[in-house]
Amino acid sequence: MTTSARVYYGAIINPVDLRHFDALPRALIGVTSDGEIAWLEKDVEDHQVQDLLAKHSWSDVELFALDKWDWLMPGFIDTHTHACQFPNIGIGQQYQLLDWLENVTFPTEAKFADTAYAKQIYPSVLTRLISNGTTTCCYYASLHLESTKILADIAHASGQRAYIGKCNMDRESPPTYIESSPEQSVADTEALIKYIRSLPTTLVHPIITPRFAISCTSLLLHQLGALAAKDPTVPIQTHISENLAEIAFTKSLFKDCETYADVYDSHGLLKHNTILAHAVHLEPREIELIKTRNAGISHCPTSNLNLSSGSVKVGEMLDKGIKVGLGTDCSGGFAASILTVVQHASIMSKVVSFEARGKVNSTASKSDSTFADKPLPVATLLYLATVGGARVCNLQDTVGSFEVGKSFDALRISLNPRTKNPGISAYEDPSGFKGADSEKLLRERLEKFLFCGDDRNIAEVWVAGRLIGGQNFSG
Ligand SMILES: Nc1nc2[nH]cnc2c(=O)[nH]1
Ligand SMILES: [Zn+2]
Repeated sequence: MTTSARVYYGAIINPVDLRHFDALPRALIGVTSDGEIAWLEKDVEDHQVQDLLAKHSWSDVELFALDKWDWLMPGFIDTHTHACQFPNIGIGQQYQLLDWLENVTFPTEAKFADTAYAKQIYPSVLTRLISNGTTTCCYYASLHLESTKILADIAHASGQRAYIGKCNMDRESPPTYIESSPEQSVADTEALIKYIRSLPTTLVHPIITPRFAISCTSLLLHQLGALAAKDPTVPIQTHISENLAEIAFTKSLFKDCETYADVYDSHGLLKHNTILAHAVHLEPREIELIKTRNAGISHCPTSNLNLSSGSVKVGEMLDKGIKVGLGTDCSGGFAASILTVVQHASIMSKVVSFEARGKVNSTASKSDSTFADKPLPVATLLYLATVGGARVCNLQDTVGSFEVGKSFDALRISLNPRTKNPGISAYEDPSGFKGADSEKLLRERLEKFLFCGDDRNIAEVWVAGRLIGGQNFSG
């Protein structure tokens, strides 16, 4: 769907790299009717606006001036969540992973055998994620083909950018929630790929989704690897090395593989377009292998804390140049918002740094240019939530930041006191972003939003230039 071309004038936050983001108090951004960013001008005074529109031959285009409390920023990218687990968010947090799957999660997912249940649940999943500012999302669905097609239909109708996979699981699962054979599992996966590709969209894509090594026979993993080799444009998502009992069980099932990462690699499933959720307890040789294969990590700290899985040494991965993004991992994580994940990623990095302080070989004081064993800076958190996620999804040329030629997948954030969140009286600067310290104010407001903001502050959500959600969305 196209809208008319638009120009936005006001403050913009734009991630640059792991250590920097631009805070531009007075930017002018032109978005084509196809939702592509056509041009971006910085430091534009009010009296220059019309001249710049003329320079771009855009004088007739509708101009939207942002409120002094507002800014635009790229939409959030959730690299890992389970649409079929939203009904059990917030339940069973006394468990660790394997018991939690058995007692809480598998029984919930089994209900999606009924397509009426999928039609009841999935629309609210999309609405909730979009209102939290998630413009791109990687979804696990249940193992059921028909219900997963419904999720794809709903994602398509919502306008969100999405990767959708049905789980592959043919062993170590309850009798009521297991696939009958590897052949059936692969046939349903191929049918889903075909179905999603038949939808009239460039935004919704299929993704091969072996649940995790434990729930897949070697034969099934080989067949999924062959499918990925036959059609290399289809990405892969799975879980890796989340919990110590899970790792021990995996090694007992795949005795020929030295490590968890070897299991996926030896079945042709560890590639540049593989998304690996968690990666909590990776061995150094697994980290090297993941780097060599250029697979991406979905860092899910809310889930890792909630299911007592452990702390992730994200800084080490970033130092090695591994692609890292953020994931809500609902319902292992109890929050559907990437903002909560940002907050927990920050806290977790501080815990990692406390622990490192006590160790002789700590890298904490070695160099300012490394991330290992240090709290993640705000710029890094912003990057992980946007560009980092885009890289994990291999969408870095399309989304994640505002650059000419990329898609306008964007949020309008508002800290207007009208939103009633957060208590920001100290920030009620009547000059908005026009005062002398406007860049500093904008940087402070971003930090305030990342740590205290929620969906009340997300006024508008666009994907490919189309307004699809936010507090001001009535559609
Ligand atoms: N967090 C999480 N880990 C898993 N490992 C296998 N399945 C799951 C799941 O549903 N959630
Ligand atoms: Zn998960």
